[in-house]
Amino acid sequence: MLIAGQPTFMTATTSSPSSQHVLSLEVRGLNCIRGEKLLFSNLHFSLHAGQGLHVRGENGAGKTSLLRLLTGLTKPESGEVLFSGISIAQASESYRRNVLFMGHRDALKEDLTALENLEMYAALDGIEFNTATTLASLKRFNLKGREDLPVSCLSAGQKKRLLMARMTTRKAVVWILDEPFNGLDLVAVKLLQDLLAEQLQQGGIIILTGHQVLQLPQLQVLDL
Ligand SMILES: Nc1ncnc2c1ncn2[C@@H]1O[C@H](COP(=O)(O)OP(=O)(O)OP(=O)(O)O)[C@@H](O)[C@H]1O
Repeated sequence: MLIAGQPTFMTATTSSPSSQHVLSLEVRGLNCIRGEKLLFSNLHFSLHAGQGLHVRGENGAGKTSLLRLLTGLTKPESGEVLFSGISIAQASESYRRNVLFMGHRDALKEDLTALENLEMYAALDGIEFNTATTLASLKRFNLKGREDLPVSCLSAGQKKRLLMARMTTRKAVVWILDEPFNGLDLVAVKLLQDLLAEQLQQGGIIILTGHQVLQLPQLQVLDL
C-alpha cells in the first residue's frame, strides 16, 4: 500500500526518537468465530501513515467483531494484529495510548456537561486539558452554547458531535470507528468527512465501518 508522505504522528511505544517505529497497523491471518459461526478467516491487510480502511458488509457480517479485535478488546482465535511491527498482545499499554475507539455506545457520562466530559477524557487519556482549545473544538462541531449542558440534554447527533470534538483533542494516531456516520445530519457528515481527511493528511490511520459511500480516496475497502 502507498505511504502518504511524512507522518505527523509517531508511535508512542517509546519516548526516544531514535527508537521510534514506522507507523503501521497490520493484520496477519486473522480468524474470527462468534458462537458457532466463522465470520472471517485468514484476513490480511496492512495500513501505513495516511491510509485508511472502510470495512463494509451486511448486518452480522462481523464488522464490529473485527474492530474489537483491532482494538485488542477481544483476542483472535488465530492470527495477530501488529502495531508498528509489534503484536498488540505484547504492547497493549502503548497501543492503547495510540488508539481512539468509537463504538456503538457513545460512552459519555450523561450527568456531566459536554465540557466536563472532555475534561474527564483528557484525564483518562493522560493529556493536558486546555479549556480554550476544547471550547474552540466544541464550536467547530456546532456545540457552542451547549458546553455547559449535561450530556443527557443533548440530542443523539449532538452527542456524536461531542465525540468528534474528542477526536480532535485526543490526538490519537489510530482511529477505529464503528459506524461513525450513523445519526448525523448533512452538516455533521461534512464535518466528519473533513475531520477524517485531516487525520489522514496528518499521517494517522483510520479503520471505520459504515454503509455510506465515502468521498475519501485514501480509504481502501474491505468487504466482509
Ligand atoms: N459475544 C458474542 N457471542 C456470540 N455471537 C456473537 C457475539 N458477538 C457477536 N456475535 C455474532 O457475530 C455476528 C457478527 O456480529 P457483528 O456485531 O460483528 O456484526 P456487524 O457486521 O458489525 O453487524 P451490524 O452491521 O449489524 O452492526 C452476529 O451474528 C452476532 O450475533
